[in-house]
Amino acid sequence: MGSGKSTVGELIAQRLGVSYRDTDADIVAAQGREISDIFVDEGEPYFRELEREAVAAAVAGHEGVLALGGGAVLDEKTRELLTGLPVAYLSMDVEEAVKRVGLGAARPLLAVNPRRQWRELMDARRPLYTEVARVVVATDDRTPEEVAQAVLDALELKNA
Ligand SMILES: Nc1ncnc2c1ncn2[C@@H]1O[C@H](COP(=O)(O)OP(=O)(O)OP(=O)(O)O)[C@@H](O)[C@H]1O
Ligand SMILES: O=C(O)C1=C[C@@H](O)[C@@H](O)[C@H](O)C1
Ligand SMILES: [Mg+2]
Repeated sequence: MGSGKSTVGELIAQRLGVSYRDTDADIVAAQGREISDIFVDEGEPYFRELEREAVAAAVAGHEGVLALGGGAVLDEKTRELLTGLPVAYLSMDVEEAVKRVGLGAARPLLAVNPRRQWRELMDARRPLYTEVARVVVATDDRTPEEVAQAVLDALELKNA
């Protein structure tokens, strides 16, 4: 959540000379409303179902860099789908998260007591991120360009 998937994903796609896609953006485009509105109007399980379908469609139909939503790995089928793919987990600590996104109310899962919520979410999710990831890249105190290069290095991919 705010670790730089979109920013870094676009940089990596540019460097590799491939296209970039983001399942959050796919869902917003298909639904014609913001993710926070989908959470409020329909609830999280409904959003997760949309997300599972969006990830499956993108994994099947896109060959470039794909950014997933921060909670996509909660779905077991999604985790299976990611097995064997060059997945990078961009990590950051809570202080970096505060600096980056302010943990504001636009993030529906962090609306109340955001620091604690963030820590609890990450404690629950970290094992899932590391399970699906081929590489883990810490983003704290690194520029997006440095993170992009670290991902390329870790995955042993070369600039175009
Ligand atoms: N390495 C970095 N250093 C400093 N700021 C960064 C870095 N990477 C991203 N940011 C900033 O942090 C914010 C969140 O980045 P971004 O939207 O790319 O994250 P995300 O992981 O795609 O978030 P989301 O979970 O909402 O999809 C943006 O304002 C972005 O400019
Ligand atoms: O971490 C999460 O659960 C989320 C992250 C965002 O990418 C969005 O997919 C949505 O706000 C939920
Ligand atoms: Mg994003």
